[in-house]
Amino acid sequence: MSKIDIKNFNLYYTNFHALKDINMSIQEKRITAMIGPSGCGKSTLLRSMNRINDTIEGVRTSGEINIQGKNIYSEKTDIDKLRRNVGMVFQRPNPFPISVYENVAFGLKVNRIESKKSSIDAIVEKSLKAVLLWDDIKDKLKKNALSLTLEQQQRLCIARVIAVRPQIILLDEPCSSLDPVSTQKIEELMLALKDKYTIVIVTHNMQQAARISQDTAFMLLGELIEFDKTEKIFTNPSKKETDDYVSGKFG
Ligand SMILES: Nc1ncnc2c1ncn2[C@@H]1O[C@H](COP(=O)(O)OP(=O)(O)OP(=O)(O)O)[C@@H](O)[C@H]1O
Repeated sequence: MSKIDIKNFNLYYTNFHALKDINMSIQEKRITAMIGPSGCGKSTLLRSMNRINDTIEGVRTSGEINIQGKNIYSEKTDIDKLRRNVGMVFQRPNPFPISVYENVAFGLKVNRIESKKSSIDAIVEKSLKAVLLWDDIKDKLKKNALSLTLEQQQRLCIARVIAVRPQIILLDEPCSSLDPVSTQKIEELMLALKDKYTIVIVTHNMQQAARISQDTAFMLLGELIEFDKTEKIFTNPSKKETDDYVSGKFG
């Protein structure tokens, strides 16, 4: 089933046309990878899916991004609610410089989702278990999150997103600051989360897209060139530009 329907979507940074008439349907409970050379608009499109781009001066959009049938660019959209439902994880782990526990509890308190200590405790535990961090840090919940390893910090950032019960998780190059062993572990985590969440990931790493995603979008110069099953994109793409990119002729 389609979870995110993008229709004739355009985005301008002042006069620069960064996304050109994008149309795509992202499927539920699958991992969709967005690939393409630097500057092609991958992050811009990802960030459009929870309207984080709104915070940048000079950004204008046209067209629609529908999530569960509702256009998130409609004036009626409750932005806080949208960002809870469509969580985001960034390139560099960015936990708050407070305790591990408070990082996960933060969104619950700020959004007044839970106020009872026992309920918050239960969600913190469940979220840390979901990212396979609980066993390692259950005795360190009061430690400052910045004392964790980078991989643990990135897991914590994913737990922080999960705690507020999103349906969609956007990841922008989530492994780019991690070593290969940590990268593999985070990839395994993404695969484990796919059964519950719709995941969209921007990656520079084509092997990563091939390993973990079921669908892949190839972008070039602000356009969506091809969007199909990952296997098709990497073995038998329809467009020459895709073939040239995945076979390493440019990029
Ligand atoms: N805040 C901004 N203001 C003006 N132009 C921007 C801004 N952010 C991005 N751009 C431009 O929009 C285009 C798309 O950028 P974007 O970061 O989405 O590409 P990308 O494919 O994610 O690239 P990378 O892989 O290098 O992160 C680029 O030409 C970039 O220079």
